[in-house]
Amino acid sequence: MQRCKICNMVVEFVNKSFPCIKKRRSSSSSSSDLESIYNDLGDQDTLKLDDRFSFSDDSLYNMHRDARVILVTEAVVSTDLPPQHKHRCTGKFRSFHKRRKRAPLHASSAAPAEVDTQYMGQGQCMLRLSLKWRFNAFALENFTGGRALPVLCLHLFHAYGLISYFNLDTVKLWKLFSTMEAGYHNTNPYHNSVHAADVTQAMHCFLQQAKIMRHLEPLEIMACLIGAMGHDMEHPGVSQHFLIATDNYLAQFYENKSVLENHHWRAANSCLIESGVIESPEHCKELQLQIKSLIMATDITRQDEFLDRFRTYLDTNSLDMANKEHRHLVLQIALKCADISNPCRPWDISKMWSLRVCEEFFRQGDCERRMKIPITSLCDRFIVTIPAIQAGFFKFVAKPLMREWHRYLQNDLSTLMIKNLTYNQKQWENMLALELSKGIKINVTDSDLLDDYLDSCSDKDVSESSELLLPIRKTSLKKNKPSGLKQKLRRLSAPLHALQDSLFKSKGNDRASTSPAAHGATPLGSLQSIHSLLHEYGLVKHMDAEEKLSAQKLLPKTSIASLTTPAQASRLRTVFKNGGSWRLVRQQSFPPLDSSRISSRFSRSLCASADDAIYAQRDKDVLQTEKIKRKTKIETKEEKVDAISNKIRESTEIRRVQKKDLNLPLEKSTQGLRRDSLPVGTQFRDNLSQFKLNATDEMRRRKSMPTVTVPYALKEKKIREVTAAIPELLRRTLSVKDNWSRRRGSAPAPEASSEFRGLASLNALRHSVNGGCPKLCSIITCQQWLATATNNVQERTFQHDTPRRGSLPAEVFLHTEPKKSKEY
Ligand SMILES: Nc1ncnc2c1ncn2[C@@H]1O[C@@H]2COP(=O)(O)O[C@H]2[C@H]1O
Ligand SMILES: [Zn+2]
Repeated sequence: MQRCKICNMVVEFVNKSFPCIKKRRSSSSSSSDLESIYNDLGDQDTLKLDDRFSFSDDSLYNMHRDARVILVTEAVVSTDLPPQHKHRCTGKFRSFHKRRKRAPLHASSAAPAEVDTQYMGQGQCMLRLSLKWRFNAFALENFTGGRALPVLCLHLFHAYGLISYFNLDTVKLWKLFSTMEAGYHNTNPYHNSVHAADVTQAMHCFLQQAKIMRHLEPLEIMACLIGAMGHDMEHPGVSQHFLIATDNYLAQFYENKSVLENHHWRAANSCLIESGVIESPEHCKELQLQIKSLIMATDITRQDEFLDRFRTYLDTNSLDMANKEHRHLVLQIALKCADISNPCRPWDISKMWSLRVCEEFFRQGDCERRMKIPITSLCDRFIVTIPAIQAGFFKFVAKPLMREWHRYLQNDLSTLMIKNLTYNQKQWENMLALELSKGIKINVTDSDLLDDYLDSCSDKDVSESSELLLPIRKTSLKKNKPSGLKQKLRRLSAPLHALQDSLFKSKGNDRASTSPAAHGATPLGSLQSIHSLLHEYGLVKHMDAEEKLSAQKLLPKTSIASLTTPAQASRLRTVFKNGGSWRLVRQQSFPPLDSSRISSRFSRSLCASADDAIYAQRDKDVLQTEKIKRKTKIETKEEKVDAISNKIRESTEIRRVQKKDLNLPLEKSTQGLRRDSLPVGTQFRDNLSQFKLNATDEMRRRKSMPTVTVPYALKEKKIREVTAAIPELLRRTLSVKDNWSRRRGSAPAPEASSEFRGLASLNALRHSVNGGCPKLCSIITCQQWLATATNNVQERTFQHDTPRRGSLPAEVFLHTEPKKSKEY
């Protein structure tokens, strides 16, 4: 395959400058090796492209042109520089990902990736593979130096012709992608920017299907790509259930409905507006609407609702792609499929995702345990096993959706997806069966993945598969280990984020200490945990199990929210919903509360809701004043900055006076404090303080204020009523569906609570459930599975006071299959 000019230049440059790199790389993969490997993959998963959007070398070349525009604009380097300046470029020719502000997700800074980040050949090669279903987002992340998401998106935007069609400014576009990428917490094992890249690529594959592509308008394509990119922005790494249980301000703000999705949409939308990439107001409005609707559809708890609608169209054969509404439903379903497409990827890639999502669940469980709140059943690493979670998720959530998607697409791609899904499901079920029959817990780690891989294809080139995502460490982890390839790969068995966090921590790096992951994690309840592995290698100090959780420790690494300066906030505040009284402001979504905060729910609620509620309750006068202020633009930047700092000073003064008047404790001066050490929301509130000069408003939003204002008291009460009713509602729903019969056996054990038995039916609990008969249990829908699986074990135990027995025969877990459905 022909290389474009830039690739040639880079290759030549690298070969000349770093012959050693070339040599080193030749043992693993050079660009052309990699290319040929992937070209040899066969057509089975090659997607049919519409001529309009066929991806050629030209498009790659053009993409480089776009990238070059960025480089030039950012004054990094220009290949068009006159010869006398060329020497400056030597060794400095950087691809745009060199400008990154964040570390790659899957590479430790202590042991940088083998792949030289100055070398774009492999990254380009990976981009070509973005057409293939066997796409590996981890590998792209690695090859692009941790910039998989923006690099992929720029590539796709260009390849679809969106840049020229909408006459988009490439620099603004890059800024948009970078900001969105920065909106993902890379401390999350699963909900990070690599997941966003993976979903975007899956969405791209779906869009490419002739059945869909030929009907799409450019705006819809753009909405799909941006929607996929931003669909999990600012994900806190915990579930909605957790946010509700901990009275998080987001849950209150969105009244416990699609809390995360609302937040993702809001974050994505604010990036879109802030970037100013879409200049036409009409396009912008339409795009926003579509993106919102797409992201909202990814709420997994609404899956059955969407599936029913889609199924009805399929059953009646009435889906008309010329109809905009029908088309939009198809795109919503497509994004939903892309979002949970990891079970349909090839086993080695799929398993990586499964491990990561489970690790994220378990970290939430760890957090709940430390906070002494009921542990969500799916998240308790000491009770539930990875194969159990996966078997349940594949069967009750992924398969029903993918089955309908296959019914709709009925082509090579959907056939391949179902084939992979069925295979992967079988793997997890086999592991689960083994666990149940042997009464052991199988430890599934990345090292198993590598072993599997090596056993199955020991003579293949290692560059072909998922270990590409694992940079080879330069630090020697342990002496006296077997040498050779297997040993080389086995060293990579610990997920890198864990290692990274730990390394950061051991170095006293503040960023690590702010990671929820690093502090929420406790050793796996398995034979060999990530932590014990690291421990074994002497890379981590033992983490004190009783280490106290604090909000500060739980703060994620600096996010876009905390980067927001007052000046940026003033730009953000111009975002209105329907031109009305709502404002979109990017803000911190994490951390969850620590136990001390839980005990003082009120103060948190007040503090949390105040920021948000103030928008809804902002009185018209204040809004009007602000509108006028915006109209009378401040002439120069300096004046603007001065004005803002004056306002901040004024408002601080007012706060002090008010507090004095009310005999409230005065705030400690935050001067000189690190930004991220401020209490949650402080920064955000400070950023906004400039808008709240009105004394009444100001009083409302003080975190230490008692609930004196009527609107808050009412809102508070309502929210608490709703929240209090949730467990009861769940219990009722579940008990209605409860069709279990009495337990077998002779011991007069009390009957297990219905929820408990529901959970047992998922094969989730081991050796501890009393009562229940497997025969009649069948969890059929995604919703039921989720409802059961996300219920709280402790809560139920307390409520029903059900003694647990450890002697239940294993077959209690083998529930009857729901009606056998057609396998693909
Ligand atoms: N392999 C998996 N196993 C269990 N849960 C999953 C898996 N893949 C996706 N999910 C869940 O499905 C959800 C889909 O939406 P999110 O990406 O927000 O979060 C995802 C996870 O909570
Ligand atoms: Zn997602």
